[in-house]
Amino acid sequence: MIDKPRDYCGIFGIQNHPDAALLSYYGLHALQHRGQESAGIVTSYFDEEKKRWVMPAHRDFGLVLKVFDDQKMFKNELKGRAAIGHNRYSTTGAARNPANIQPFRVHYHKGNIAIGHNGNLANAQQLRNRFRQEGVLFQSTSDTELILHLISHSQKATQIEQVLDALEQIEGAYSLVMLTDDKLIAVRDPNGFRPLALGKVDGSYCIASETCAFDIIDAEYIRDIDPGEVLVIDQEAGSDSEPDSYHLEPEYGTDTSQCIFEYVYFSRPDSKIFGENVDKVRRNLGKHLAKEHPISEVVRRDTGDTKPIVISVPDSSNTAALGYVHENQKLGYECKFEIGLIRNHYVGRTFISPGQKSREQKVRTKFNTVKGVIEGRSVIIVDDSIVRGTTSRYLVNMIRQANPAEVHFLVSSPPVIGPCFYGLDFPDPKELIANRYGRDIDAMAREIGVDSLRYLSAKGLVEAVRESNPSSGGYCTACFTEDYPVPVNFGIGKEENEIV
Ligand SMILES: O=P(O)(O)OC[C@H]1O[C@H](OP(=O)(O)OP(=O)(O)O)[C@H](O)[C@@H]1O
Ligand SMILES: NC(=O)CC[C@H](N)C(=O)O
Ligand code: SF4
Ligand SMILES: [Mg+2]
Repeated sequence: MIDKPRDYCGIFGIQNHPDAALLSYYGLHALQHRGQESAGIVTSYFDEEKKRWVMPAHRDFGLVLKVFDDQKMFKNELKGRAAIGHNRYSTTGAARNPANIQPFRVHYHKGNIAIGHNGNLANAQQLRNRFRQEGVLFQSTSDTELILHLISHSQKATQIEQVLDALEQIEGAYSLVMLTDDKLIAVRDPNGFRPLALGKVDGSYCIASETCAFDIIDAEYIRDIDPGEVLVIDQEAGSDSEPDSYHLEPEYGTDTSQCIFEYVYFSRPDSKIFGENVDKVRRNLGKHLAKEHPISEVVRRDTGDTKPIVISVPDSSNTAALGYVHENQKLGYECKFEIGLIRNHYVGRTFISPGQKSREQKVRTKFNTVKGVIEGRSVIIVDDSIVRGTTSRYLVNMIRQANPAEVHFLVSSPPVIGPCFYGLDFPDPKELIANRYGRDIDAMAREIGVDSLRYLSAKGLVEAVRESNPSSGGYCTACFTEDYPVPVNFGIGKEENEIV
């Protein structure tokens, strides 16, 4: 059982660069927040001694720094001018199964091919059943492997046609980096669920889930990969020619559905995704929160000369809290942004915490209160999301021990009410606090232990995002609204196909 939504995977790719593996390593390091279960890099080059293309890989469980702790491997093992990399948070196929660590690489009749996937295929079960009947022996329990089987089973003549043929048969969410013997291929599904950007470093093209991976290697952001775009970057691209671009049509009746949760919580504020800076959008979420719930309507107690204080839950809600404070000040309501919670940065998002008691320990290990800041004040906590309510309940308990005059909790997104089928591993819907309390906000406030609990409305969320990102793309809001943009034919348990 998981206790909160798991982050998405992070993917990176680079073509025709002398330090392809090393730059992939830096890129993955910047994308660490998107996946912390395992990491891997695959490169491709023509081995003059063996007289054939080879595709070395290095993959293991753990964080990027640990998986690639021996820097010599970038020169000795992961040779070649093209590379792809992946940070995983599992959505289909067990996290503990080493066969599920990406990128996958296989050999088939057109050569070697490797793949890294961020997302989740909505028709994985049907595809798996089809291949099972055809006698395919699966190497992993991941949905991503199915794409490779579709490519190798394709009757099309060229490798690119085979890739396109395979992509036309998959549904759901997929941002992909693929490596063939001599090409890097970047793909974003026709609904554009997950972000994917194109950059350039030293004249070489690179691909990343978020642009923070470009900054770390001093690459220039060129543009996003469009929803439905298949970009084929060969070894000449960038100097003699431009990459070839193909287009996949969305499933009938579906529209662009970029994941709004990326702006709410997942992406780094220093990244640009879906064509706009995350910081700008997140700040605007805080502003809209202030418009819907100005501090004058939140605070109840008179604390004399001392202004109400607004504190964030570091680091993910810092930007939204700042937006909330600035908008209130603009509206003429007195309040102050304060650092009321200190975070220990050595506790990751994945701190394992089975059982209630140790969840409380986890929050205590991660946060501490600055008592002098909180005592006697009206405290407004701004967080980006409440899922199970674990973090908020324990945080409020800790804050109460510092004797505030009152505690209010504001959330810069609506209540999470449904699971995500597009690349994020949510708890069982029954475990979501909004569902446990019949979506009764007052009852949830009592459970969390606050004087009041307020959320940004679903309408306010979409408005805030559209206002700060004027591009025409649509958004998926399904976990907040249960309005699923692409039908999901799942019925597949995450660990259903495991052998042990
Ligand atoms: O209601 P809950 O089930 O507790 O989940 C919600 C919390 O989880 C996330 O933070 P998280 O601690 O996962 O990571 P962060 O440090 O990146 O904010 C989110 O920002 C909320 O604080
Ligand atoms: N979070 C993701 O993007 C997961 C990718 C893929 N479905 C896996 O489970 O490995
Ligand atoms: S259901 Fe939620 S987390 Fe999943 S893609 Fe849609 S908005 Fe994002
Ligand atoms: Mg948080």
